[in-house]
Amino acid sequence: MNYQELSQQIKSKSSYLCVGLDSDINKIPQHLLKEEDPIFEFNKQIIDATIDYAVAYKPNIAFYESMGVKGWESLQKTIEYLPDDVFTIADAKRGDIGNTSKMYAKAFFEQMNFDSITVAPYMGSDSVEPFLEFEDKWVILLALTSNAGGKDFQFESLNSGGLLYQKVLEVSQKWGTKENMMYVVGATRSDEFKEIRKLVPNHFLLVPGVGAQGGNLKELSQNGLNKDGGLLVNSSRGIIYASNGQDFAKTAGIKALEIQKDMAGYLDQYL
Ligand SMILES: O=C(O)c1cc(=O)[nH]c(=O)n1[C@@H]1O[C@H](COP(=O)(O)O)[C@@H](O)[C@H]1O
Repeated sequence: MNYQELSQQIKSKSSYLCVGLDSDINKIPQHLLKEEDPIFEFNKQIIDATIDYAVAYKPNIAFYESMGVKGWESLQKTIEYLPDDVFTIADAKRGDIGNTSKMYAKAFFEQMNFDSITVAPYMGSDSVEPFLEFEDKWVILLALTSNAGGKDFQFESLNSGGLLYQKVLEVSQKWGTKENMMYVVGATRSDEFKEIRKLVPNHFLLVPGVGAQGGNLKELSQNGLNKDGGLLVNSSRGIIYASNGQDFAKTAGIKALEIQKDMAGYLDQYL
């Protein structure tokens, strides 16, 4: 999916919600365990219940890798099940020497046909560029993460001026464009959104950390939205585990609708 299509989806669904498929065999409802592929069945029902309110889906690859071959099969079926008009994110946080990054890119863009992949910036330009060589595919580069330990390095003041995460934003803009690169900015960092929008006014931001991590949707929307939308806000546990009974999918749908309604209001105000 390209930039214009994504922006159009946000406008037509009045939503910039990304549903995180962090699907954990130990957390999904018990009654699904009798299914041949419980994780796929769980994802399928979550997708069906939330598809009208979400523009993106983000399976976190760790949850699938942790189950070995069976997990990869559930992931493959999930990506094939998702319709073309939603944006798909492989949350894999990859990045290695160029020769190896190219193989990660093939895995997620060719074998699995994801629209995008999360990538760590730490190894620099030649570790990221192989992902940018695929048409209509995106890199989502970690800029300022939501976790407490994000402060260990990302807020470091540099002798050359500014903070380390700001340098990541500045330098990496030379590697890609707003058409093929987004940035991860944690929802728990809403104080920084104004500063970030000065550095990257036009790039999409993937914003995880509302729901279970307590990020403030209103604040980050006020400071993060731009004329094309410019945000994908992810919630995983807050939606997919809102109930673990027979009604889990319906309850996930209700949670997603609640968030989408708030988003529709912010889009009206700020677009
Ligand atoms: O890249 C990410 O998506 C990510 C970056 C970050 O800074 N913080 C963060 O929570 N994430 C991911 O976003 C999801 C958040 O899940 P919940 O806290 O359950 O909504 C998880 O899959 C995390 O791995």
